[in-house]
Amino acid sequence: MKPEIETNLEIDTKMHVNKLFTLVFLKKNKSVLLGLKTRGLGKGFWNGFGGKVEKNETVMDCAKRELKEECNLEAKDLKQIGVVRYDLLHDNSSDVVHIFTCTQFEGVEKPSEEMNPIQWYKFRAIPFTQMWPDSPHWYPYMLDEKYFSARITYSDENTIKGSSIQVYNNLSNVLKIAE
Ligand SMILES: Nc1[nH]c(=O)nc2c1ncn2[C@H]1C[C@H](O)[C@@H](COP(=O)(O)OP(=O)(O)OP(=O)(O)O)O1
Repeated sequence: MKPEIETNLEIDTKMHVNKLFTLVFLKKNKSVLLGLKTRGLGKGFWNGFGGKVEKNETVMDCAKRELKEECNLEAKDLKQIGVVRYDLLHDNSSDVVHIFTCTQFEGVEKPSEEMNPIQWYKFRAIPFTQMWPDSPHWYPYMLDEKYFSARITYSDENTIKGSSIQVYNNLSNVLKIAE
């Protein structure tokens, strides 16, 4: 399937991938569960649940672990749907975030030290003004369950210099951007 290109990035930096993260989005009745991050990277922004992939852990294991730690829920049908690669020019490094969705989960949702409060948001009412500036670029694909890869270039912590999004019909091409 031919990828859809949203914007073309002229620069193709070969920056070293510095950190590997996960992000999980639970879905129910056209709503998604988000948490307000209380500390560290992305403090003060609403986001899905996730964190750094630890040594000897798969991205899937990390996704499950962080979900449990941050909102007390156990994922039953995690689906790897996308990858977002951030090229951080100000830091001369790249971060990669593996994106998962999930519709079957068990437990009682609870805020945590890192994500508080947590709240279900209708797909049409996502609080983009209180989120990472890149969120509106790729959330529509995630909400729509499209396999996608996104490459976002930040020239400083708050400024997006360019973005490119590609949509695929399976996961294998998505993962190439994370290599
Ligand atoms: N530009 C960006 N846009 C976005 O939507 N999410 C981002 C992002 N950059 C990083 N993230 C996500 C990835 C990850 O889920 C989270 C940051 O994770 P943390 O640094 O909080 O990791 P940990 O939970 O492992 O940290 P600690 O337990 O505080 O060491 O933010």
